[in-house]
Amino acid sequence: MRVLVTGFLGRMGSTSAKMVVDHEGFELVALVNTDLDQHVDAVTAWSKEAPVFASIEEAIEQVDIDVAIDFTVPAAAFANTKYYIDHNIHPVIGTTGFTDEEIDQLTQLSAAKKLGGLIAPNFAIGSVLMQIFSAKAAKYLPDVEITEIHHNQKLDAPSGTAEKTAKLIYEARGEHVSGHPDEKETMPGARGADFHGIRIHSLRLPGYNSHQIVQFGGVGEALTIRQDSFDRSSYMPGVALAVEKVANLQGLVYGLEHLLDD
Ligand SMILES: NC(=O)C1=CN([C@@H]2O[C@H](COP(=O)(O)OP(=O)(O)OC[C@H]3O[C@@H](n4cnc5c(N)ncnc54)[C@H](OP(=O)(O)O)[C@@H]3O)[C@@H](O)[C@H]2O)C=CC1
Ligand SMILES: O=C(O)C1=N[C@H](C(=O)O)C[C@H](O)C1
Repeated sequence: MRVLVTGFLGRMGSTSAKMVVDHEGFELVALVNTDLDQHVDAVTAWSKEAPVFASIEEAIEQVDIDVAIDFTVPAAAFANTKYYIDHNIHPVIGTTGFTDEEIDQLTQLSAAKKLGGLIAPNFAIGSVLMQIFSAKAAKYLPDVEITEIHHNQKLDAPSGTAEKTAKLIYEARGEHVSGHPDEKETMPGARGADFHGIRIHSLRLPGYNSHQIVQFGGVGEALTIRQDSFDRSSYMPGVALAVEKVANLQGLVYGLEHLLDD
């Protein structure tokens, strides 16, 4: 697999590029990041591993690429993914912040070409299991609230993972209001974001990495499902699995669970 990594100077991009270099059967063929001038030392070091480009357009024009791993910023996520698909490169996208409409559009585009692709808001296996278990629990315990904690450099809120978890819970249990039907916030935002009655609370603190707690309340009992990513290495088995399997898909899927065996 000839792999491009976009956002290679970032936290996830640099970890992914190292994984590609170390992984048997993967070849790191191109690296892309904006603002290369700001990071001269890192660019010089990475240039020994693969050619470095300031845009995906330049990379795709000059290098033969099978798969693009993208960890950039929400503002670039849609345009980048569309560009990979338009150029018949299998997208493996970890960047968060897609709207439902954007995912639909990219799904249709890739299906028309039968080009396999993946957008996964979280590549950690434990996180995918947390999402699946939460959807299952919500059928029996419909009162649920999500708290996600991230490092304070994160640009989007709520996290892509919290949004995906809420969607899976909603699909499983339907609409349901938690809390008192007449409750009022005396301070705006006190009850968090509201996705079909599922409250999402986003914490941004130094010292943390990525953590999510899904709390269910029942009659005289509570259930808590929690996942912690202490280190960005937690995402790499999932990213490697995606690079290995993405070409076998017939279109774009949303969520790593689509690549896991039942
Ligand atoms: N799916 C998953 O499992 C995970 C997803 N994420 C998501 O991945 C994304 C990146 O996170 P993280 O690595 O922490 O962020 P960073 O800010 O550390 O890295 C982003 C990198 O992308 C670069 N960049 C920005 N825009 C472009 C562009 N248009 N083309 C190429 N490069 C660009 C940035 O450069 P510069 O600094 O110069 O702007 C930076 O080097 C976020 O959306 C985050 O939510 C994070 C962890 C796990
Ligand atoms: O920005 C991060 O760090 C993370 N972002 C993803 C998200 O928005 O869910 C995945 C993980 O939570 C880490």
